[in-house]
Amino acid sequence: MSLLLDIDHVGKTFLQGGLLSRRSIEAVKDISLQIEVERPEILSVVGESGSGKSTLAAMVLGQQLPTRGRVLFDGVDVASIRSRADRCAFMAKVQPVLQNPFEAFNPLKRVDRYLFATAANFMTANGKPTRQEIEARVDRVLVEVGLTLAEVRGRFPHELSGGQLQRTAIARALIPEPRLLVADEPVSMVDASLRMSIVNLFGALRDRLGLSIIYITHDLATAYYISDRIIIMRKGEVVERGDARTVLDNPQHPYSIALKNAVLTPDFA
Ligand SMILES: Nc1ncnc2c1ncn2[C@@H]1O[C@H](COP(=O)(O)OP(=O)(O)OP(=O)(O)O)[C@@H](O)[C@H]1O
Repeated sequence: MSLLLDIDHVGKTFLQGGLLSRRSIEAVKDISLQIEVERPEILSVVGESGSGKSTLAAMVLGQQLPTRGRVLFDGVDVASIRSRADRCAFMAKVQPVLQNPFEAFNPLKRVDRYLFATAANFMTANGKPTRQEIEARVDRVLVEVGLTLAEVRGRFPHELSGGQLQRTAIARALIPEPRLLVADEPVSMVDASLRMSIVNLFGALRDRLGLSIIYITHDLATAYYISDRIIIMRKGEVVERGDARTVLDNPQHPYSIALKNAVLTPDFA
């Protein structure tokens, strides 16, 4: 068994305040978690605000370094990646999907420019790509997310719906052919009626492209529907983990039970 991601006894402590009022916050405490190369999956991370979900995501993305333990991607300690070239290679393989797609794009810039620029940056394996090759790659990733280049070409962010813009952001993340997406609350800013379609897209990307996705959410309904595995976090710790349906159908930890009881959807009634 080879591991795509190996989160090995990871912890993160932040120091806050000035000299006289310094206090430390253990945002993440000793979490271990693995994703296998051979088994692409959607792993949901749920928990109340402040439970450490985003800090865990930031460590997987290499944006924060753990204060304890290690995050290994494809066997390499993310903290050891230093050179610009290694950093770019890592970022190609582990791509973030942000909460608010409107923050991912400058409102004054046409969205296709981002896609073309990203493709030009990453399609360098066989020398400088031609315009046609770039457009073909951009069209391919847009089709992968249910759009086409013709629909997106020349549009500014405000000329697309929130759902279309989030799909475009996901398409952009697919350009470097990543193996892991880290999606932090990716549907919370999307219209409720479109949430399921984005979540379904994650399932399709897992199945078609063999992508693994870490799906951070407050939304137990979509997590129940799409995840293979789930971890429930509270105060920096994993209080429950396992197969998503098993955990959510029959939660064992009092916090997981409370979390489920707080969701008034027919799925969980
Ligand atoms: N850069 C930072 N400096 C200091 N404290 C931080 C920093 N980032 C996060 N924290 C603290 O770490 C704890 C966990 O925060 P984190 O954002 O990871 O939680 P979360 O579960 O993602 O919350 P939310 O769902 O609201 O995004 C919180 O107490 C937060 O205030």
